[in-house]
Amino acid sequence: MAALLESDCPALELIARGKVRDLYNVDADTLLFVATDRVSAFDVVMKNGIPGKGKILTQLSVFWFRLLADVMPSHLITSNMDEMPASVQQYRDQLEGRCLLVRRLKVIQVEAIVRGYITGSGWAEYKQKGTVSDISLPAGLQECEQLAAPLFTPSTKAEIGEHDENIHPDQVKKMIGTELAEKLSQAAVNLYTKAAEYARARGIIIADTKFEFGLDEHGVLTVADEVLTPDSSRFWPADQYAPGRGQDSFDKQFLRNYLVDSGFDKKTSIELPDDVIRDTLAKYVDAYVRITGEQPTL
Ligand SMILES: CCOC(=O)Cn1cc(-c2ncnc(N)c2C#N)cn1
Repeated sequence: MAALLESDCPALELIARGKVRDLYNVDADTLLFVATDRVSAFDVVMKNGIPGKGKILTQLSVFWFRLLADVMPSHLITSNMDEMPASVQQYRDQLEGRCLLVRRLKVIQVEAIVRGYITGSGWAEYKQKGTVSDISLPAGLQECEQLAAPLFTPSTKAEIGEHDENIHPDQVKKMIGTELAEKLSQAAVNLYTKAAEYARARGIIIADTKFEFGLDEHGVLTVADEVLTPDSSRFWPADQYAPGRGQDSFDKQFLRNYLVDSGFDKKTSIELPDDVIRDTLAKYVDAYVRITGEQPTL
């Protein structure tokens, strides 16, 4: 249960709290990302978590940061507790395997979404206007159809509890300048393309993903946050894929089916039964093993 406590590191200043991850100040140059075992569905965080989820998704992010290091630099310093400062090591028992020491960046306030398939809010906009993020797409696309090429479809970073708003890539140019915007969109597409091809060959479709970027102390564009986890991306089982309908989630379908079957109101957090927790954990392990070829450390 330790991974669900209010603050895992009381001596460190909590500076950001997401649905399932927390971010702490460590010193002038570094921050600590802590992945909890919390799980959310339909934008609601459940009352109990998935024991081990935080460790698995942290290790998956580390795998992708290393695989994609030739595409661009990341903010990752280490996930190895022995390499972390004493202020973090004091929490070794709770945090081992589910925290990342990262470089402090000047974060670019854009959700850098890349879509390989049209689904979710992109499909909703396409049905209404034939566009995604105001980018015109060919007529006649089916739900969940693969796009001709991965598409950079940015959104704003909404306040907690609000929904991100899809914006046209030109809006990003107005926000951060054309040169940086073009570098950022190309970097996002390059990262997604390499990861999606790698995962597809191992039975997982990464339909879309959200990257965050920042500038380091030398002004170098750097990939931040977590990358290419089932929390930041849509993972679909490739062997069940078919365009023209919604796809099962690789990792959350047991959870979603249980919630729908139990009349979930999509507002009130509930307690998950043991079998849903067990089956959901197994899917996170399955995704990790397929992608990395190794068992996660739990
Ligand atoms: C817990 C969820 O909160 C966030 O990820 C949002 N966030 C990220 C930063 C950040 N700030 C400086 N340097 C970084 N490397 C990062 C990163 N990543 C701040 N808020």
